[in-house]
Amino acid sequence: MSHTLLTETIAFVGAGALAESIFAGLIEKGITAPQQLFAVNQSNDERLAYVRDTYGMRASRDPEERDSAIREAGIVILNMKPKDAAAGISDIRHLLGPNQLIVSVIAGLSIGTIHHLLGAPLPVVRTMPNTSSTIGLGATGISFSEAVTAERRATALSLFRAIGEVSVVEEERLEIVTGVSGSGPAYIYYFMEAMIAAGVEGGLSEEAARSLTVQTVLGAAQMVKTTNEAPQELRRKVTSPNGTTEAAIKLMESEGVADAISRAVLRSAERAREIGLGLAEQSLAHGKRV
Ligand SMILES: NC(=O)C1=CN([C@@H]2O[C@H](COP(=O)(O)OP(=O)(O)OC[C@H]3O[C@@H](n4cnc5c(N)ncnc54)[C@H](O)[C@@H]3O)[C@@H](O)[C@H]2O)C=CC1
Ligand SMILES: O=C(O)[C@@H]1CCC=N1
Repeated sequence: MSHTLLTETIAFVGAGALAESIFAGLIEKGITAPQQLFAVNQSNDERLAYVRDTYGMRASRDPEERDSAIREAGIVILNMKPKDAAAGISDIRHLLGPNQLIVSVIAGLSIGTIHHLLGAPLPVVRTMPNTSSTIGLGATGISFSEAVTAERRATALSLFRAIGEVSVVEEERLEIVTGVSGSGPAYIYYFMEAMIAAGVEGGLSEEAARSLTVQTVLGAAQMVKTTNEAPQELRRKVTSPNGTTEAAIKLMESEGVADAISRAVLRSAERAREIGLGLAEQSLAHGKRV
């Protein structure tokens, strides 16, 4: 699939795991030249050296360089942990203006709280991506503040579409997006860890257990996508009456696995809301009311 090339510069405020998933994906897809990208973090210079050496991006904590990179960026992506968001946004708000697109990936942080911290209702794109963006297979939920024009919405969509699939949702749905796809890769890894461990317990080599598990997860996801059949229907085709799969699924049902997965997704969403409320309270100590 061809993608729109982004011509503007992007400043990443926070250069951790999720930021890397995004900039690695953008560079890998050729959407931006590495020199269009700038990253800053809180204290880890080694990490910034890694970012420069690995991706050829600009990355620096030098205050002058940071300030001019953020001020001149067309898009500023906020990638701090929630606990660092209030201080981090207050710290850079004097560098931001209405012609920039401010993108947040921070779990729970509402557009209202961002506006409060900025002291002005600037154009804000609130997103919930996931780490699979690294290989262009991310899943991102996205919503926009009122000030984001149709043209800037298109810019934000092409940025995240370059690194995966995007669902535009109402802002209050971003918490459940967090529960499903933001945290989601970790649930699948957890499931895979357990499958590999069971394979090894049953006598397979680690390598064989890993390779069989990986291909099974990849194949199953691709089957749902390619055939467009409901997961229940695909599951039915694997499940012979009184056979092995039925025995396994019955055990999962009696252990309440589906219910636990559902509760886990909802718990993640609830945790995102808790984080958001904490941030809204914290923001009262920072920023001006808008
Ligand atoms: N890791 C994931 O799978 C996902 C994470 N998120 C969100 O992404 C955000 C970042 O998460 P991770 O990348 O996992 O965290 P991380 O801990 O790997 O990275 C956070 C980065 O923010 C930097 N930072 C902190 N305060 C700063 C400040 N004042 N100025 C500049 N940089 C500052 C840190 O130095 C670090 O580089 C979180 O808010 C999280 O909710 C969203 C979706 C998925
Ligand atoms: O665990 C977290 O809080 C972040 C948000 C979604 C994925 N990781």
